[in-house]
Amino acid sequence: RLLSSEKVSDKNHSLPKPCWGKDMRLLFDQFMKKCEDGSWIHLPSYEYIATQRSQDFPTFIHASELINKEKLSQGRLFTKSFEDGLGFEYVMFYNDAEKRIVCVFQGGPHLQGMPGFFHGGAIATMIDATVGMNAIVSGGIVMTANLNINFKRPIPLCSIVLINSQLDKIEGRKLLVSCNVQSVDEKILYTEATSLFVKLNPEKEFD
Ligand SMILES: CCCCCC/C=C\CCCCCCCC(=O)SCCNC(=O)CCNC(=O)[C@H](O)C(C)(C)COP(=O)(O)OP(=O)(O)OC[C@H]1O[C@@H](n2cnc3c(N)ncnc32)[C@H](O)[C@@H]1OP(=O)(O)O
Repeated sequence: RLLSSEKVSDKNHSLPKPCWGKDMRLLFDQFMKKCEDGSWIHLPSYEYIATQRSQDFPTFIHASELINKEKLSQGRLFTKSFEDGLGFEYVMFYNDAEKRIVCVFQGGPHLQGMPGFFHGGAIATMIDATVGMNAIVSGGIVMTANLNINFKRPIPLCSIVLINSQLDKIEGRKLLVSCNVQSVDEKILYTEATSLFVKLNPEKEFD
């Protein structure tokens, strides 16, 4: 259902923009070529999550009632809350047969942690977004229950990296997804992560 992707805002951020670097554009073109035979799917991404989708789950309706309606209407996907080129620029491609997602990520200068390098929280965010999307396309509405990250090398600010995520196992409501973050030439392994996502139980409400 998600792959057919109802349009939720006017701007699809997964299409080339002037702020994308040469490697980002090159990788986009390479993956778009792989999409031609249907083995890979280019995933769109929008600033706003379709609130109608939350009607599917009583859990979400209950949670929404806890938040001021006006504030809720201002809700925006965290990774899409920066001006073009300053924060998270990314595009994801999904391979259904292999149950994996490759995310091409270009982080901007506002994601700095240690001078000259990405903030660990920004890396964690992109990992969560990628493994999360892998879990969503496989399991529907899920939440991150656990995310384990090994930061092996610092990632230079403004670099373009590949986030390779793989669905490893589904056990009932639990989905285990792993991933690594590599340089574009695949010579440097920056980060490795494992995660657990749990499909929301429609019978349960948040308290
Ligand atoms: C409306 C949707 C539209 C979608 C559009 C998508 C667009 C963009 C998406 C981008 C992707 C973003 C991804 C980001 C996702 C997040 O960041 S989510 C935010 C952070 N996470 C949370 O806040 C979750 C908080 N936790 C919970 O709400 C609950 O704990 C839970 C829902 C995760 C699980 O609760 P519950 O349903 O009650 O299940 P349980 O009975 O507790 O557990 C079920 C089984 O899982 C095992 N388990 C649970 N947690 C853990 C853990 N931390 N570690 C290990 N195992 C865990 C638990 O033992 C149970 O196992 P068994 O069944 O007993 O084997």
